[in-house]
This record gives sequence, C-alpha cells and structure tokens, in this order.
Amino acid sequence: MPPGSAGPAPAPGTPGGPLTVADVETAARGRLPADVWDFIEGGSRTEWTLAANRAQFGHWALRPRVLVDVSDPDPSVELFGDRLAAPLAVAPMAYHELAHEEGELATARAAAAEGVPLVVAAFAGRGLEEIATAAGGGAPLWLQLYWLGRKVVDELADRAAVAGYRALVVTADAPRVARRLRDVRNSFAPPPHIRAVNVDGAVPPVTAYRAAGASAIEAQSRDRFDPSVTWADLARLRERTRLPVVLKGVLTAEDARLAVEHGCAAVIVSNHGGRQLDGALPSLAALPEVAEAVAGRIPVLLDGGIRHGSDIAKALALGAQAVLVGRPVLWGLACAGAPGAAGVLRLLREEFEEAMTLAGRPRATDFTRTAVTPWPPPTWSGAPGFGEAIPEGS
Ligand SMILES: Cc1cc2nc3c(=O)[nH]c(=O)nc-3n(C[C@H](O)[C@H](O)[C@H](O)COP(=O)(O)O)c2cc1C
Ligand SMILES: CCCCCCC(=O)C(=O)O
Repeated sequence: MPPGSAGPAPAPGTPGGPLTVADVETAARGRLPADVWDFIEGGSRTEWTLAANRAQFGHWALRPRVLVDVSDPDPSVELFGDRLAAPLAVAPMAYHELAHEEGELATARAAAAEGVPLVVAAFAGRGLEEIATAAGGGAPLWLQLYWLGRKVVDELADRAAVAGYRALVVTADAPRVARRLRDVRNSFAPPPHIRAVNVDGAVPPVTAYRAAGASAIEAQSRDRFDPSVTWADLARLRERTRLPVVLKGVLTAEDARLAVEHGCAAVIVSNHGGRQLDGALPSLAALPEVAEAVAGRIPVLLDGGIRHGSDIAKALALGAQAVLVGRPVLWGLACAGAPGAAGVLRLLREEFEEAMTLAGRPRATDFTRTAVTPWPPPTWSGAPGFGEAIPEGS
C-alpha cells in the first residue's frame, strides 16, 4: 500500500482523532508497508539504545510547585534569533516521502503552522529551496549535513544560506550508517521515485546500492560518507559559512567542550534515535554531563525518545534549551500529511503547556535542575543522580 493511499486518518486534535503520540504511532503502522515501517521504527543491531532512550525518561520524576501564578504560561523560547512557539523542533530525517507523497513539503507546512524549526535532512526527497517556499517563512529551517566531501558540503551550505536557512546541523555520529538488522532482513532500499535530490549530482542514487540481504542505505553510506572527517573540518566549515553551525550527536562532556572550543553555535545531545552506536548511552542520561561541560556558553538541545510533553519538561530540567522530535512527525505525516504532522507537534506543545501549568513553572526556563528528581529514589550507588541533594528552598 503506497503511503497515503487509504485516505487521511483523523489528525490529532480533530474529533475522534488520536489523543496521544502513541495513538498516532499505532495508526501509522497500519498505513505503511512493513519494510518502510521497519526502516522508520528500527534501531541498530540489538536496539538496546533505541529502547534505553525511552526508558530513561522513566528514571526521572517532576517536582511540582504549587501556588504559583500560572494564568499565562509561555512555552516559547529563542534560538539563533528566532522565537519558537515551544522548545521543540523537527529532527532531521531522510526521505519523508516514505511516509507521505508530499514529503518534506508537508512537514515544512506543519512546522510553519506550529511555529517550530524543521531540520531538513541532506537526504531530503525535495529541493531545499522548494522546502523553504513551502515553509513560507513560518518556520525557521536548518539544514543537516553529512560529511560527503568538502565540495558537496560547501555547496549545500552556500545554497542553504541563499535560501534563507537559519543554521547548519552537522551530524557527527555517522562516519557510516550502522547495521540495522531490520533493513538487512528486508533488503531495504527506498523505492526508485524517492530520490535525495539535493545531493543527486554528487551521490549515486540509493537504488544503485540495492542488494539482496543488505541495506542499500548502509551500503551507500560506506561508499560515500567520508569517515576521515575531524574537528579541523568542522572548524573550516564554520569559518566559511555565516550560518551558525550546530553539532549533532554529542554524548560526552569531552566532545561538548571541543564543540564549544571549535565555535559551534549549539550541540544536540543525540544517539541518532538509537540508529547508530548500539550500546551508546541514552541521550537523556548524557544530557547532564554535556550541559555541565557547556556551562551555558551555547544552547544544548536533545533528541531521542521524546513522546510526551512531560519528556520535554524533564529534558529542560536536566539542561536542554529545546528538544527535537523524530519518528512521531513521520507517524503524523503517514496518517494525515501536513495536518497529521502539525497535530503531533501541537499535541506535544499542548502537553508541555499542561506540564508547565500543573508543575508551577510558567516559563520554559523555569524547568531548572530542581524541577526533577531521580526515580525511583536512589537506594543504590548506580542510580541516576545518586548522592545529589535537592537544594534547600528550591
Ligand atoms: C527514518 C529516520 C531517518 C533519519 N535520518 C536522519 C538523517 O538523515 N540525518 C540525521 O542526522 N539524523 C537522522 N535521523 C535521526 C534523527 O535526526 C533523530 O536523531 C532521532 O530520530 C531522534 O529520535 P526519535 O525518533 O526517538 O525522536 C533519522 C531518524 C529516523 C527515524
Ligand atoms: C547514505 C544514506 C543517508 C541517509 C541516512 C538516514 C539516516 O541517518 C538514518 O538514520 O536513517
């Protein structure tokens, strides 16, 4: 069944529509071919990191304050000079047309409707200029880059600047695409009509790598990604472009410090949604050490496993200024195109606003470290936050 062929499902927020992101996931599953579902949903190898990303949110509980004036909660935040409706952005994901025939054009309209940034993937199926037209100035666009060689990277960076993109996002956790066993078992390759048009001239189409018992995407990355890239290449790009350069895929204090030293405008704490190094720590677990190392010098963002507004609140409390959401946006697209993706973003914002109101934290910045506590309470030395005291009077 091609995506969207069953007619749109009700979008979140419409009568009879899904009430949770999990409802959207269930609806999307029934609408996508099995191999596409596996590509979107899957992680690398044993999928331990994929599961750990989600589980980690259960290791923290919110500490609500009462009798605070919450009559006018304001979830907005500012990033790179843009005011965002919520501390939320759409994570870069290749090939949105796998979920809906309008692909990134629909996602751009959704992000614009909800006033949050869209990170356009280097392997988007639509031209980065037409995506900008679809966004119509309503959503800041950031362009994600893989290291496909200096010439390709420079050309994409220049095109992004001309097209009005607001930042570049360099993905650092993928010297090559990891082995994802679902894709190997499915011999997965996107269908031929879906093409990475922005890198078409420089990279053979992914279908050229189609082979039985292999993932075409992994094979393409082994052929075209440059695994020799280092901090020096990042510094060179940063000096060459006037756009802020954001580093995606940071999980340690050491790399966070290096990112600041190399002039990055922000870091994204991410393990690629559990799709790269299997066994890597969950992104929420890495967040406190990254935030501490960065020490407020640049914004810290996080992705991986955000499925509820309360997850956003916990991430902010542990040091993030905003979060990115990946798979749920594709689920929304699969269900109902742009209104479906917008519905997912709206649902997350509304849930976050409710968490703000009920936790007595009327601004996004009120979610400081004292807004969360380890759960279950630490009774053994390996528990998250063991030994940390909650400051008096907080
Ligand atoms: C289908 C799919 C494609 C992705 N493609 C990219 C990509 O092209 N570049 C990138 O940096 N990250 C990519 N990611 C990772 C996301 O940017 C993000 O890190 C991850 O999805 C966040 O986790 P979540 O899906 O649990 O929200 C992709 C993720 C998915 C699910
Ligand atoms: C060489 C193929 C690049 C697309 C990879 C998409 C991606 O990052 C993912 O997680 O999937």
